Amino acid sequence: MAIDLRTFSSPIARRLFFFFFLAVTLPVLVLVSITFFQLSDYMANQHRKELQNDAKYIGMNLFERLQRVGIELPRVAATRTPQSLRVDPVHTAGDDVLLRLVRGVGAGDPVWLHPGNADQALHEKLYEQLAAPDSEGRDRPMRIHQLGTNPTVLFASLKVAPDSYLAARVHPEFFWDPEQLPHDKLSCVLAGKDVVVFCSVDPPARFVEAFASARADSSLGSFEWEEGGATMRAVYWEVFLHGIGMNRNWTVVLSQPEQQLFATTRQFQATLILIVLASILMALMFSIGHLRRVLRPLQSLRMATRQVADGDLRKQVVITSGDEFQELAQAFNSMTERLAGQFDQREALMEIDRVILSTKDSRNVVNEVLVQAQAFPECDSLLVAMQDEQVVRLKAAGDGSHSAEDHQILAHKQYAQTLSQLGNGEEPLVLDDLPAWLPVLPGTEACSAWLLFPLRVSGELSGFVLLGTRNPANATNANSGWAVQVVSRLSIALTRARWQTDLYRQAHFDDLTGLPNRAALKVTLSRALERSTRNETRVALLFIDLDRFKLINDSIGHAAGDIYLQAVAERIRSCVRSEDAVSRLGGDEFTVLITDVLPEADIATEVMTLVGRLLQNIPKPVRVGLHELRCTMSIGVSIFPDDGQSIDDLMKQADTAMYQAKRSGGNSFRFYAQEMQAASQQRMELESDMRQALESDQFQLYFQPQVRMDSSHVQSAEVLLRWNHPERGLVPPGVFIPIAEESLLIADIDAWVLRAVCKQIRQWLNAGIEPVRLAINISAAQFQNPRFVSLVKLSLSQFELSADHIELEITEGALIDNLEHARQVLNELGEFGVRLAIDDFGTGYCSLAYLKTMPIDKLKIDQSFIRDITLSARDAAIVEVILQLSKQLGLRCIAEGVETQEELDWLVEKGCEVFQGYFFHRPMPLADFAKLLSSQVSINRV
Ligand SMILES: Nc1nc2c(ncn2[C@@H]2O[C@H](COP(=O)(O)O[C@H]3[C@@H](O)[C@H](n4cnc5c(=O)[nH]c(N)nc54)O[C@@H]3COP(=O)(O)O)[C@@H](O)[C@H]2O)c(=O)[nH]1
Repeated sequence: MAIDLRTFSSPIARRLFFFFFLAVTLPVLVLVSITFFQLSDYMANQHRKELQNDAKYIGMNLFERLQRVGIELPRVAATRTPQSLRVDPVHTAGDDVLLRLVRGVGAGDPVWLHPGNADQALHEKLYEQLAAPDSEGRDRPMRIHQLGTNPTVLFASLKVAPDSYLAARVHPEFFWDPEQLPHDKLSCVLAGKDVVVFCSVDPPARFVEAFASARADSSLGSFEWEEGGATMRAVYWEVFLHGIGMNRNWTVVLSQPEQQLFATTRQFQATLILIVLASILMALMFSIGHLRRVLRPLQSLRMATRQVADGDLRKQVVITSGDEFQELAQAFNSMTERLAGQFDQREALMEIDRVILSTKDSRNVVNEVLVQAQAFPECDSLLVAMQDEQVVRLKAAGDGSHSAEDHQILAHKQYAQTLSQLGNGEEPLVLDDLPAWLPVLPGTEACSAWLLFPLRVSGELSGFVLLGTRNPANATNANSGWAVQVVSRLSIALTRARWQTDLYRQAHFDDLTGLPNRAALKVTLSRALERSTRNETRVALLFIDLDRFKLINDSIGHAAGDIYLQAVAERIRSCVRSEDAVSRLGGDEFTVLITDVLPEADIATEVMTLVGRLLQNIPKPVRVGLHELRCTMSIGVSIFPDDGQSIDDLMKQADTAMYQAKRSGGNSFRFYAQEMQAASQQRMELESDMRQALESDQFQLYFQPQVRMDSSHVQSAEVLLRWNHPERGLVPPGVFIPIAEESLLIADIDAWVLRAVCKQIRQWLNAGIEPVRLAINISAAQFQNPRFVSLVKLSLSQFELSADHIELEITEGALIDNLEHARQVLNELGEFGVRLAIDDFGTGYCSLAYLKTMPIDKLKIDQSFIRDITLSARDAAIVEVILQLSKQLGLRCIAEGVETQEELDWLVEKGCEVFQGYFFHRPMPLADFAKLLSSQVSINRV
């Protein structure tokens, strides 16, 4: 089996391998090690014992032979005579013992019983030994004599008589039988420590030395010695020979090379090592094999998981191991399959979301839903029906999307019936049968369950979604899952589309009249200018503003004003051609855009024709409730490209021209002219300067006395503001007050006047001048100011004045703008003691009812009535009525603008008592008025 090292690139594989390998090899190693050492030891001991046994065996054999010699010698000595020995000197003791007997007969006269003289020298040496006493000093009957070196010639001797010995030469083989000696060992017999009796080969000197030094007291032992670099092991065994009458013990020594001695052990060790190596190799192979079996599926799963992580949810893992890995792979496959399904569905939902966000057309969303529905396995048929379009679209299983236009439009009746089925419920209805009204399309007939979802737009039931599925069990899945989300997305998209439509309508159309608004006009104008530039045509912009429309609002109320504006819008529309664009900019301002006027056409004539129609029709009365309302209008016209190049220029110029028409008295029109620009410019400059004026005290108070006829004294005065402009000089209020009112600066101006008046009164009081009551004009803007009452109170208290030092003049318009607020403000002021006068009385659309409910002190008859009092019976009648009215209501009355004696006489005759006008005094600066006050003897307060 080849070892694939790539296996070890896996950390798990490395870990598993390590533990597995360790688990297998460690016990083997331990076991083998123990066995190795124990068996080696055991075998070494065995070898040693074997050697010792060999030595013992040899020793025992030797002992037994010597014993036999010791038995035989006395027996021969007893049974044989020297003569018989002389005849037959050889005695053979059985097969094993061969004795050659000699007899020594007295010292110096040995008689050799052995024939022949071959060993004469040897015999002489023997005789010497026989004659010599025993080295141990004992007199033993039998002795062994060792003569010569190896091989030593041995004699056994027995003293049979004084100086008479029986000696027998022992045949070497009797002792050292080659058959019995081990061939593979060095076998020696040593007498004492260093006398070699016998050796199987010539013993090395080192062997004898080693034995001599190792020889211990014990009879059995071992030692080592070196021979030619090899270690030799040796054992010895001492044979006790004293017992058999010998003078010394012999020691049998057996020696063998260590390598030879332990050859079996080494062989065993090598086998063990081989076994260990084989086990390791097998462990290695089995581990790797097993690891590969484990890792291969793991690797497949890992790769598949990576691919899934990279987004490939279609990845399937094939593992056929039949174990848990196979189960895991199956679980993995079903998980990825489910995930892929869910992702498909999510993508489909996201795609729907994308379309929802990118399109304004709800039809696109419906189409996308029908396309994406194919991603949902439970969806075999999908139908979307919407109320606003009455368009039914179907998705049929298997063959894509079908437009209902291709098949069948759902009849209104069927549609309504289906909606009524849904009622107000939020939950879908589960239908078992194919709805009767559903057109049969490919796929629909196969469906066996249907889910009917309500489709709500801005909370209203506006359609439905019908989902068909072949498997009824799927209906539950769809109901709890994607279908609900799809329907809710559809609902959100449709709601959003409706909101956008509404928003667009709100942003581009005027709520009241339904006409395009300023933003829409700009778009239309921009396109018209582009076209005009391209085609070299011309464009006319008419700016229409109703004259004194505010009076309608102020007097009859905003509701009536709104109805009137709607009527005006309709009339303007009826006056223009279909290609002309009418817009309402806000309030009472309208525009008409005449586009694509060819160069050869007379644009001025075209404009004037239209203007003529407008001026003729718009002022016609409009009935609103009990009232007949009418307004003239002022029209300003600018022409592109003659007057301006941009939208803003054109609109500004038309506005300027309209303003000029209005200044000229209204009910007229003006074409824009360069000079108008200057006037408009001046107006803007004045507005800007006025802001400066407030901060740098350019305003001055003028005073116009109000006198009583009976006393002819100044009894009060109206405070009139003058603007001392650093460059323009004295600017009359008739010029700057309207601009201040338009820019809402008027509230600040009024506040300034109020404070300045109070300050002035305080100064007069401090100077000992008794002031008259001063009437202060309060604009509608100031009157609406929520802090107005506290401003009045604060101004008075700041200068420690009582409320009856001042009087506030308020126009009818300011009151009627918000009657409830007016009532509350006037009550608060009245309770505080401030007197209130209605300025310009008779000019507004006044119901007069407020006179009863509000704390009004004085009516100020407008000078426009006084001016023609002696000429116009109508004006005279109005003044008379006002005088009677005030009398009956217990209100004081003042006639303003009295310029002639005739006017004064007429008024006096009609019962008017207080007057203001040039006939008495013109408005005068502070110094003059102070002088006038000082000259008065007394001042009567009204
Ligand atoms: N909110 C404020 N409005 C103010 C203030 N000061 C003035 N005004 C308003 O400005 C309008 C013009 O005022 P003015 O030019 O001062 O004209 C006043 C009188 O001078 C004028 N008048 C008075 N007697 C006669 C006369 O016999 N003949 C004649 N031709 N004109 C006359 O009438 C104006 C006063 O009108 P009214 O206020 O309606 O009493 C004017 O509307 C002022 O209200 C201010 O501080 N705040």
